[in-house]
Amino acid sequence: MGGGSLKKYVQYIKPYAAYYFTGPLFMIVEVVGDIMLPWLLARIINVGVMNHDIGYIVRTGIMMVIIAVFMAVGGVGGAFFAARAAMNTGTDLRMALFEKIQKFSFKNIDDFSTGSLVTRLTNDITQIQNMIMQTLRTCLRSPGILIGAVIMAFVMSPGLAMILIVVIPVIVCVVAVIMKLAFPRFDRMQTKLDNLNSCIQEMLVNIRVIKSFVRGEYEEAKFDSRNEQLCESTVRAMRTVIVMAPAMALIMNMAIVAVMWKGGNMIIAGHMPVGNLTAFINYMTQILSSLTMLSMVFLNSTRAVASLKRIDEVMQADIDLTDDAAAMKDKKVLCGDVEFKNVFFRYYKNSEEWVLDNISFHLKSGQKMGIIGSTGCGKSTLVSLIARLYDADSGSVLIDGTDVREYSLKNLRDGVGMVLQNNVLFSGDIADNLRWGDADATDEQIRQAASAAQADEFVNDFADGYAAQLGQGGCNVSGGQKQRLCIARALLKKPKILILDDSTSAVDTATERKINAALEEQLAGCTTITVSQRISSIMHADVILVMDNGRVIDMGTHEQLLAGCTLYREIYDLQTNS
Ligand SMILES: Nc1ncnc2c1ncn2[C@@H]1O[C@H](COP(=O)(O)OP(=O)(O)OP(=O)(O)O)[C@@H](O)[C@H]1O
Repeated sequence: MGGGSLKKYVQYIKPYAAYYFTGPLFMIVEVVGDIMLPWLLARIINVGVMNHDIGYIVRTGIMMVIIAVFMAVGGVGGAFFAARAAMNTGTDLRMALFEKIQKFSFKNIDDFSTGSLVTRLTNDITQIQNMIMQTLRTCLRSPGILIGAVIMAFVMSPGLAMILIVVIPVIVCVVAVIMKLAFPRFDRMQTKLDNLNSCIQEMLVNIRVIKSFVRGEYEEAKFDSRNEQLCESTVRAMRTVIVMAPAMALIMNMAIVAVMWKGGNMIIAGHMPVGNLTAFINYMTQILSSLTMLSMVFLNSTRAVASLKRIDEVMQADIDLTDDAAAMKDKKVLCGDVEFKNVFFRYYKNSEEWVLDNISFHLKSGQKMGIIGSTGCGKSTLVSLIARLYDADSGSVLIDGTDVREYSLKNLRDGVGMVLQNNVLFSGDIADNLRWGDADATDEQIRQAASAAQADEFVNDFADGYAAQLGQGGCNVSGGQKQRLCIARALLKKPKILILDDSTSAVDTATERKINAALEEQLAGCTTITVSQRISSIMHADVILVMDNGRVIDMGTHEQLLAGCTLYREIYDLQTNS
């Protein structure tokens, strides 16, 4: 990550600049105290003890207690403001990341995988928050103590301080080597965490399928392997970190031994008072702890930089489906006229086969169209292009004569109601779920829409009716009930174009007929596109598209197709046993 790309993250710091300044300022109190205490101790020994001056010892002792109290206040204040700065910046950054992901196209989401996005939104942001907090607490304190202690060490004894000139560069080199080793290891650790999160997510979302196929053991083995991989990579990363503290302690302890030996000789020779050696050793310990703290900050920043890099990847991702270039952002879908002109589409841009191969048709406002064809022939893909869930690779999709790319995504999708094959509901009550279609819908409107979708009856069977709580993904209603609630939700939107993609597959034929009759009544003037494997679901449409292998092989009314389209005739014969 270059400096340029880091610059844009300053905006998440700016609103909390006061916390960023106040936190380290409080820590200065601690620095001053840390530097003063060993000096005062030296004074107690050199003046108070040597001269048997109890009064001096008590006065200096009281001063040391007062300094310690100030230090405690400074420490608490510093920690408080550092925490505020870190938490607020992290929260804003997480929000910005979430907003960016909300704008992602399906392809963008597929590129990152949901598990990885979850890790980036949670663990990676936490790493950055920890780094900010630690940095603010130590950015003035550790260098302050380091500089102050080195100066005081020279004041106490320039001769002994020469040992520091050798020791400090050695420590800096050790830290640099450890950091260089640690960075790629932390990067790999986060990737392993991604893999584990993806596995957990897939397993929890599909727990019912796993149980019904008795795949528990397989999933357990998969989880175990990824968990082990994460453990291994964490241990590898931590191994580099844990050598840091002992290595530093070893170097500094050797230095202290050298100081004791040289200092002892100096005291015996009468070149230095005893108190100065005590203070010098205190300052050496401070130098050790500030260097350890600084190196831990550097190490954690290595981890946070790896996380920031991963967050930046999401922030920088090109969203391949936007309405930035839309020329008619204010235009709304008013009539519901749908036209496909020589549309070609494929999911993988390097694949040779088209998923949609030269599709052309014109559906006038208010007409009903049915789409039928073998599984995987491209029916769902075709309808997803109408609401711009994907963009055509060539050719154009027109609504009311205007290319869908010229509408704002909001206006376009407001005009198109979709009941997808795998539509889901959300946790919350039934009424709230239906209000996704129209946030201002009255209870009566909700009931009417549910009634048209043949959902009113079973909703009223729940003890709480429309206030009944749905589980995550609508897990506590049956497949057919879920489909009917999804249709009601789409109806409340009062769309100009309604797409029903196999949305009554789990509903019995008699109920489906009632739904169709109610839709006829409620959606007069609305263009309807019904995708289905069942001829009975689409036979009354004004026009039926027969698809095979990404192409429209025939088009016409039920009677025309029965007479002229072999594939349609075959499906009809199979389904009616005639
Ligand atoms: N998100 C995706 N990424 C890659 N390929 C996809 C994706 N969705 C569908 N496909 C592929 O595109 C082709 C058309 O799929 P589509 O879902 O449009 O078929 P369909 O006719 O609606 O099938 P069905 O009747 O089974 O629902 C299939 O070969 C499918 O594997």
